[in-house]
Amino acid sequence: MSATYTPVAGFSRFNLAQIQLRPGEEDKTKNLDHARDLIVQAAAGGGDDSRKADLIILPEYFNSPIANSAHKKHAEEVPDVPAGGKIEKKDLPAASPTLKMLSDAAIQTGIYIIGGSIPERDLTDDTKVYNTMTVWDPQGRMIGKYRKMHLYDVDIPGGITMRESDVISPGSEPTVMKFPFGTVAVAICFDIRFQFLIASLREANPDICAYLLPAAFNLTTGPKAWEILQRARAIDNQIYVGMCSPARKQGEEYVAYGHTLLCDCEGKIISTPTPEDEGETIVYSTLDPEHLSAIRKGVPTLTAQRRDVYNLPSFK
Ligand SMILES: NC(=O)CC(=O)C(=O)O
Repeated sequence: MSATYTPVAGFSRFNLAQIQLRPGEEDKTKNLDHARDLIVQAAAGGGDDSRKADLIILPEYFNSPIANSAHKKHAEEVPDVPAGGKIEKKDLPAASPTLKMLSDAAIQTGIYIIGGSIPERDLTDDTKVYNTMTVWDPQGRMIGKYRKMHLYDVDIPGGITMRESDVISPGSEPTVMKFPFGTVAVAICFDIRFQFLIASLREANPDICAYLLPAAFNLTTGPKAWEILQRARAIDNQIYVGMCSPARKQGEEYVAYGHTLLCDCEGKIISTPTPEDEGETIVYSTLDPEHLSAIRKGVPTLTAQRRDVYNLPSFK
């Protein structure tokens, strides 16, 4: 007997390319030229049916070093995108080379791009910098912006100590992107650890099919939590989940874990580099609406919830 599927609104099969790019260096022009080359390469192929990618994602802080000491120097102006609106290429700030590169690359490849994250300069308060994602359509228009909401302030005995908030200010706008092939929630790195963020987005937007995050875990937390967090968020919310890391490079101030992956809506890892492949690589996946609908139908956890007895504050 063939299964009947309740389609997830607006979700059609699409191919994702996650670029596990080498970490940014001080020479921003070099970083941007290299990222653009990899975007062009990623656009050319991938997915299990060899169609070209429909969506590309880059890692956290891809245009500069992942170091508190570097963020202010490399911060660029990033305009706000009006709700449901777009910023045309001609209206992008002239002094923001990363935005120009992403816009050009989107036009050149004809593909949607989640432009990792970059340090953003606050125009009204020059003491403030944000960790900011931009999103691009194939016409080179900026269609989305998200500022990392949860900052990475940790002191792990025997492991890493870091205070991202010494330099970065937090954002406060959860963000969902409506692409022609599906609705995708976006966030950055540490945000993955906060289930209420994605759960509340999913509650308000039942058509979310995926949760995608530029990220850069480290050698303390990566082995413990990188994979399990993505699989947990996928199972909890019945969505595809993927984080895109910089490649691992020893000797950096912050050594990224690598291991970019995508897992499906039942927590199964469907694409990842080989275990030894922590270097620069492109990870391709295909996201399948029939599979997602079948999982939601087979194990209907979201409709079976007992919100009437949990005594939780409302998400609304
Ligand atoms: N770097 C981060 O923002 C998060 C991280 O490394 C972790 O959660 O672990």
